[in-house]
Amino acid sequence: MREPGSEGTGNREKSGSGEPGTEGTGSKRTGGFGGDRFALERNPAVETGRSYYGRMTIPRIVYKGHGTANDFVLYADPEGTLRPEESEIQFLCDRHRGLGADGLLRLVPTRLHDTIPQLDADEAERMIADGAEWFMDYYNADGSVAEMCGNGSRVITLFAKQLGVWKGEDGEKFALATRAGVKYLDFLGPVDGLGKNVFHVNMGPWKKGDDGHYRVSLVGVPGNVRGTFVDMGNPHVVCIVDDLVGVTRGVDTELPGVEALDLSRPPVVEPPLEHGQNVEFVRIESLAGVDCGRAYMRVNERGVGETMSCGTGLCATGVVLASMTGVSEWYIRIRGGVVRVDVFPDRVELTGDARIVGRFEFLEDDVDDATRAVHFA
Ligand SMILES: N[C@@H](CCC[C@H](N)C(=O)O)C(=O)O
Repeated sequence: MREPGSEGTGNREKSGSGEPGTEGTGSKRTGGFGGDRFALERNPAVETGRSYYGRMTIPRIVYKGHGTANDFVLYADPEGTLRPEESEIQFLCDRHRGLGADGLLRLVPTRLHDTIPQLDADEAERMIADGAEWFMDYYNADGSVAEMCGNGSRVITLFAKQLGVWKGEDGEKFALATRAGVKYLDFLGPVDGLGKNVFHVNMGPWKKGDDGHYRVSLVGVPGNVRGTFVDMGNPHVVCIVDDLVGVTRGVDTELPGVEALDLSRPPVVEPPLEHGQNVEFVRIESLAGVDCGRAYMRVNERGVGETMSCGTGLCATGVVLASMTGVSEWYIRIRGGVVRVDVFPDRVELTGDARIVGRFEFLEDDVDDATRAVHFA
């Protein structure tokens, strides 16, 4: 394993919401840590044993990355000793006291499932059997666990590529274990209009609830809009707010346009969903051809707030748009860029950019003070 951003090869060893009434759908082995001892010893982010701080479980060195500006703190934990606590996640993601991010991504071997919250051991073994040796342990900025993160899957795969645990050459796919099953990723490189480190992700099956079953409103804003539930492994309610081309059966809303919405507070969804939800607000902008549509989306994420992008939310939006229009290929603009979503009867595919932007070393005293501030504020 080598440090992200460093050159060199090194020898690598192989190592070993649902909602009632929904409809929808139902490898390769990669290299592991262990062979590249030089990089492993040199990189405190993956130092074995305890973390740098007596009472903390996060590493001293972490990385920052984003997928269309949905940003993450991330680190590798090859020995499963750096499982973050809720207050540590809140600290890392705090944009004022910490590093700042929408969420935390921990890359951990799937076989260490006893260090991974909310992952069933049998499910972990099934994913290993499917070739997914590495698990994306994702947390929202508030410290809550979520089942899946679409943008995070691209960012953590780029990280795995830079660490050298996956080569991504000759069409080799990366099998990434997640709480929502194995996701398979391909590295496409630069793609016009999408970015320079573009990944294609098979996001797997989707389930859609009854059209417009939910009423969604915003605190302090008169009116509401109809929303449709989509399960992408995590829960979404998709609201079509504008239809500039009149391809839908009509948009039932009293809200202002997508750009004017205040998404700083969680939308109110009626009837409420048991585990909460991410809410997407969408404008259909054009149908460039019979097979391709364009839309604009904003999102308020469960456990985070408004984000610049949400991969699972983009897939959920694609599912609703495809169902309303019959068009299955969508370029969807969000505040953080553009992604492509392809909807099939049995799966959704997401194509978009990923970046690792830096390496961050905490100063011990500052980390200690900052987490204490979060603890007792
Ligand atoms: N930003 C993510 C979704 C992260 C999880 C979500 N906030 C939840 O709680 O379900 C994405 O890119 O999919």
